[in-house]
Amino acid sequence: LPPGPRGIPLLGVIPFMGEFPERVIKKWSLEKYGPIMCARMGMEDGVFLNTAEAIKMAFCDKSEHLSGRPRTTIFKQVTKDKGLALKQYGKDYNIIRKFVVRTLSQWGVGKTMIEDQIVEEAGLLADFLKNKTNQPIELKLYFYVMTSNIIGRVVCGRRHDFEDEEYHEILNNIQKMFSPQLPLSFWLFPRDSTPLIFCWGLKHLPWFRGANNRMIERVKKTLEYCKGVIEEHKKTFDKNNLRDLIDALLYEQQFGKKSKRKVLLEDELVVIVRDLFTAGSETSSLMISWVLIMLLHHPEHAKKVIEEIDDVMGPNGAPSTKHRDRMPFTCAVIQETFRCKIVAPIGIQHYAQATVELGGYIIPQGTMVYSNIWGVHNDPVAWPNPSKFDPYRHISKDGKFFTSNNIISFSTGPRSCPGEPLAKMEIFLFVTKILQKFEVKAPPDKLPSLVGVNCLLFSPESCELIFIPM
Ligand code: HEM
Repeated sequence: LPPGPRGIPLLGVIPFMGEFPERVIKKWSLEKYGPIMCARMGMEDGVFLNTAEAIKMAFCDKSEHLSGRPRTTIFKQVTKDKGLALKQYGKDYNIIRKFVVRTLSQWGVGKTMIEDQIVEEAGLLADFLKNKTNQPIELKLYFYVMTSNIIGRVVCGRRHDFEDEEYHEILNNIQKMFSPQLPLSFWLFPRDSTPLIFCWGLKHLPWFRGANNRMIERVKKTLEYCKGVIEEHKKTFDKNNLRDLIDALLYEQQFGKKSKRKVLLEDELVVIVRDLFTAGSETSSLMISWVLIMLLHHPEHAKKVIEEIDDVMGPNGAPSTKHRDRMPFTCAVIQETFRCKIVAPIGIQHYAQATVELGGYIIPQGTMVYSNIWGVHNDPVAWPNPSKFDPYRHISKDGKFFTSNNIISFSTGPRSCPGEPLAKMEIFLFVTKILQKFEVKAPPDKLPSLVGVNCLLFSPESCELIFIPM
């Protein structure tokens, strides 16, 4: 096994990890154990990968064996090995993944069609915000409706009004599945075999029982919403006019190849839809919030972004991804925010489906493998003075924006995020539209905090902003 701390009996290192386990692990990795290290999590060992090279070696070169998902109690409750995000790696997974990636691209991810829809949605948000002029607005909620509307349009041809309270309730449910009620370290527990007190054991203690039951209830409600949407689609399904991802899946179920028909069943469909909503809405909306918050803290950078928007898009031009080439500073600000504010600091856990050699160590079958994305983005060798927010890191001497192998917000390998092109497009188009149309300010003495809240996702604390039309 790779080297690493053992912690204390039963609990391992969990009590020493605090609210930001990824930061503690990176510190241990730098000070003592190296890029591939092991830490005792409860009663089992978890392997942590702390540099881009180590993560690529594991998730790309050894992907055949290191692309599984763990069988934790929480994962089983949430997914029952259906859908995409938490499904075990293998033949069935590959069929579902290929279907989702192909269908997303047919419906326009990375292409113009979805871009039009994002621009339309951004316009609707701008109209909505105009009616709220000078009022402080809770930032996260409306961005969340906006990004979930994009997924809604692609998956089921649906959008909801920004103030649709029933829909807020559904989003609230999804959000709370990942809420700070359960600290990140709770999610890191490996498996049921972690004895008695952990996972199943904890579930029987009153506080955890309450939290666990609430989570199951939320999972059920979200699945019911997805089932409802699918049932509606069935009634109006026309094989000659496929409208969205659900229609495409219904088509495959009835007319697809036998191998696909066997896998793309009803209960898979419900969880695929749920996975796309859960994985694809909050992540992007949090990043949009973080970009605006970083700019509020750095008015000198905000000024430059606004100048670029004025020069390239003008006051009324529709934002377009084609503008990205001429807006290097805006792209650099977004990339620097991706580097500094990592919405999925340890990605989603992987699991060794077979014993495998990695960087001179043996990773036994059944080991949890974590990509420390925060650790990569804060590596002092790759990023000198990593805590400094500095967009100029991503701009070459001749003024061009460039990407970096040491930014892996979407992970890497066959299990990496299939929504990367969509997310990048949304963030660029929404941020530029908002800054084109509004001066964004914090209420007096209420500059949003940069500390953030860590659970499965790293989000800004609740905060309000004022949008003043230009
Ligand atoms: C800022 C936005 C986003 C970030 C930072 C992000 C990040 C990630 C990360 C780190 C993973 C785990 C990859 C791994 O296990 O190695 C992941 C998985 C996933 N993401 Fe995203 N994501 C974002 C947006 C989206 C969007 C817009 C969609 C919807 C199309 C999406 C759908 C998914 C799905 C379905 C998975 C599971 C993939 C699998 O297990 O095969 N994500 N994402």
